[in-house]
Amino acid sequence: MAKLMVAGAGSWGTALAVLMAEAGRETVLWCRDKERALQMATARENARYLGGVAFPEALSVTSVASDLKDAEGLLFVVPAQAARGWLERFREATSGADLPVALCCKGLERGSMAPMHKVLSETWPEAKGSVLSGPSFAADVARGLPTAVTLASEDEAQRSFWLERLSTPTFRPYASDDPLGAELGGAVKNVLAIACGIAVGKGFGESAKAALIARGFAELQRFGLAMGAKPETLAGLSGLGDLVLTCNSPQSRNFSLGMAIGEGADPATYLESQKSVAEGAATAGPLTEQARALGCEMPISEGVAAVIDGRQGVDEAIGGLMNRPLRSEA
Ligand SMILES: NC(=O)c1ccc[n+]([C@@H]2O[C@H](COP(=O)([O-])OP(=O)(O)OC[C@H]3O[C@@H](n4cnc5c(N)ncnc54)[C@H](O)[C@@H]3O)[C@@H](O)[C@H]2O)c1
Ligand SMILES: O=P(O)(O)OC[C@H](O)CO
Repeated sequence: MAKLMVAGAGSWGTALAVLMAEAGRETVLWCRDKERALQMATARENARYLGGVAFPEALSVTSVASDLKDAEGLLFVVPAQAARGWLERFREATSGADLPVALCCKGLERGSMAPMHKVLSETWPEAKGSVLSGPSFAADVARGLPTAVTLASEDEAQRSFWLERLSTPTFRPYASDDPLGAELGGAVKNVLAIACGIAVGKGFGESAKAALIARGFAELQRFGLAMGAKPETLAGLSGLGDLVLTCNSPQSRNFSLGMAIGEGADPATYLESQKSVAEGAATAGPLTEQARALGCEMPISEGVAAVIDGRQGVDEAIGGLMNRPLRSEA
């Protein structure tokens, strides 16, 4: 098998690169910063984002985008708001090759409101896009803990390509033909995890969190179906599965952001202080904008967007949710 490139040396890109290399696949981890790439290559670990996880022999590091020319596939793990520019760079570096690209980032683009596979088709139309999503904390995957995810593509050949390469004794991808549904689940759950974190930070208890997960899932389904996703995808690993994981653990950066806000932190100040990305913060705006355009009610996500953008305080947003007109649960 030829080598794979993993683009994006944050915690998830590094965990995926380690997973692939551990399984004996020749893997190159691309980092945008030359200095950091050199540090990782020397230290044989990514101390900044995934400290304590040793790089297997089959893992090399580069900061040169054109090294992608020698790879048979790309796992793209750059944060959603930076995806467009880097996808353009990789297309240029490969002269528009028809390469398999698995999108691993979870977010909607601000401005265009586009999911990542749309951004890929606009920036690199020749690429063969797939989506890798589902409940998976980088630290768990890097430690070899059992994980199951969704690998989605409309193209059977692409599903086979990635299933064959991604599956390891501890990492189990399930195939789906619904990349849109797989992507939307991952993007929306990040926003809902912020709401759950806020509830926990406010000390509201487990009942409130369960209510937010269930009503949040109703929002996720409503939005996904309005966008054209399949119901079974939304109820699967990349939808409900990832929602449950992310809404229940301070290991989640989105949940932790919510907790900090619930405890009184200013969202913008907290976000500036973090080296890691909490995608839900940037996705809340485009998500609710798109939902409004579709006539789709998403009150929890609307509340999160208003708090993140500073249009509402936490108590005002919570009051708004609790005082909505009584309605049927459906
Ligand atoms: N960490 C996880 O457990 C996990 C799991 C599944 C999916 N994801 C998704 O993977 C994506 C990447 O997240 P992560 O957790 O690896 O990141 P991270 O928070 O661990 O690190 C952020 C990374 O983004 C890079 N970055 C920041 N701004 C950038 C820019 N303008 N251009 C290019 N790179 C930039 C940083 O250098 C760093 O490598 C996100 O969409 C996230 O939702 C993460
Ligand atoms: O840390 P978070 O909130 O970005 O969540 C990480 C993964 O998406 C969980 O599946």
